Amino acid sequence: MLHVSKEDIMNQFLKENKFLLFVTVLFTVVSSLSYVFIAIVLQKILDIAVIGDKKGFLTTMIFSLFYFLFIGIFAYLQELCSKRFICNALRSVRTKTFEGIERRSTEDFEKYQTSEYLSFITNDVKLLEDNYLIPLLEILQYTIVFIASLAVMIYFSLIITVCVIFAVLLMFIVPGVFGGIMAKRQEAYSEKLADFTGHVKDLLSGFEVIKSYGMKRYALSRFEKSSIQTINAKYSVDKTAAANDALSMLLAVFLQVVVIFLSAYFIMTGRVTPGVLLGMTQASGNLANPLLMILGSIPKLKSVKPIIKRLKNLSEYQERRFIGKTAPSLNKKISIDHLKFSYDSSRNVIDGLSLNIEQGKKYALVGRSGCGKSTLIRLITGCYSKYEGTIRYDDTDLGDLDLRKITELSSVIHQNIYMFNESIYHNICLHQEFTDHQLEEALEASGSAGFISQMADGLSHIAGENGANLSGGQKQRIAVARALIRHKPFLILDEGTSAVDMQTAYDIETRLLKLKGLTLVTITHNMNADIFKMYDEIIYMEDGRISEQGSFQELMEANKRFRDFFELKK
Ligand SMILES: Nc1ncnc2c1ncn2[C@@H]1O[C@H](COP(=O)(O)OP(=O)(O)OP(=O)(O)O)[C@@H](O)[C@H]1O
Repeated sequence: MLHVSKEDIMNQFLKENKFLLFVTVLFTVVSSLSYVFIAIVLQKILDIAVIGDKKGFLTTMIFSLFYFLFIGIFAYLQELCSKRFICNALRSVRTKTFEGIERRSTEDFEKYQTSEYLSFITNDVKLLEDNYLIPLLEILQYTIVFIASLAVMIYFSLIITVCVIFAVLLMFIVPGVFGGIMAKRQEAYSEKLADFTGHVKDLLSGFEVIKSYGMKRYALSRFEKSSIQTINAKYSVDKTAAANDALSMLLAVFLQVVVIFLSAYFIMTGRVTPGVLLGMTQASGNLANPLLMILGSIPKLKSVKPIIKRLKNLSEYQERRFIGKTAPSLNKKISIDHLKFSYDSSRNVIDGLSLNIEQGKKYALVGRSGCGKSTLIRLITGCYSKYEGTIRYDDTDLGDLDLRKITELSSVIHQNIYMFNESIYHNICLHQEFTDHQLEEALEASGSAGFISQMADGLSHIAGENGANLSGGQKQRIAVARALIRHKPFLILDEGTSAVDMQTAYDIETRLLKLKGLTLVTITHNMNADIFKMYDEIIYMEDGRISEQGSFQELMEANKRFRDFFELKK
């Protein structure tokens, strides 16, 4: 039988939907019982017909009409409740899984690709419906039908029932044989589905590259390859299910044959009436078919166990680090001491770096591509927890801080800005309330006001999927406005002006550099002496360390590594 830990998401859901569960079970019981008792009605009709009782025949006919109406109504009510129950369960599992995914820390989020998350929320939840929820309700229904049919058969003839039970026992070997195999194959299928979603997402996202570089054949062959692998994995599950169903069906037919021959023999010996044969055949069908369904469903329940486990892990995710209660402050400085970090333990991307970022000062962080600038920023903002050395906000260690509060203190503007497929207004405000004055200020300071006023629909202009309706520069200016409107004291531009022209970059950075009290770190590849001169300090990074630090003038006069880098890049 299925063993699922008590805390799993399905059990939680069952607790939350007790009433609906009760009503579903109630209608299932009434509907199943009424269905089983058709056997007695059939037995009565045949026996009345055999003895030629016309009055009895008429009464039974009228009773049967009402009886069948009753069966129909309850079958409908049962279906209705079951469907509601499944819908509620799917909604609950989806929401809890999504909430869990949203709770993940950046480093844990990066363990899966977005396409895999997509697959968990869509494909896995569908598998849960088909292989757990529907079979679970079927098992409930068919167990009642099975027990009631057994009772009806005992009522007809104890001796035939005892013989039938031996045949029934044979049928129990089926789930044991197929359950384990199906579980493994179902998990493999789920993994292939996630892979397939990943390939499709990648190919659709790369639509423009595929078009302009004539990669249609490659795209089609990659799609086909993954599609075939997914279909093969599905077929592998289906093959086991087919063997399971065929063996169960064979045993069910054997069961009915046993019933018919035994009943016929007892009619000959005068122990039962012909009506009993009819009733017995009907009842044993209600015994065999439900058992068939139950035996077919148990392997399905087992097969979905790894998927339930994964959804449970996703939905119950709890951050293990950065769960301190202290809110960070930035009144003095962020101090970094002997920081070491590696993504894959093969090489330290940050290699013993020490740095002080003082409140209110403006820093330009420069260095060759891949020297670790973005990684450093991600470490400072609490994206990764597995580092050596210390990072302190004023006097508090990053590990003792409440991570959510760090995001309240700082904004990072990345090179690749994400735009929601909503209006520019919502992409700036992100569904928070700001006054018109705050909005205007942010639009001006970011240089967005100009291009927005030229758009026919202004702030209502829809950004498109990931900002497809906007230029790179427009997206960056919106991202700057998004950060500035929140007046956070610590702003990081991770190549946040790389998509705008020199003049606009100059304008945006000049505005930011003038903001008193704002601590600013700008990662830039833009070697502009006029802009560099406005920064308090240039931090020059090489191979995960800081090799030079000082004002632009100081570093140029020192005539060392930064100067070489600057002259070369210029
Ligand atoms: N998520 C990741 N997993 C594994 N390695 C990574 C990851 N992100 C970055 N790296 C590697 O770490 C090194 C530093 O990358 P990082 O992005 O910090 O450099 P950078 O100085 O910001 O580069 P650029 O100026 O090109 O943006 C690079 O060698 C990069 O390949």
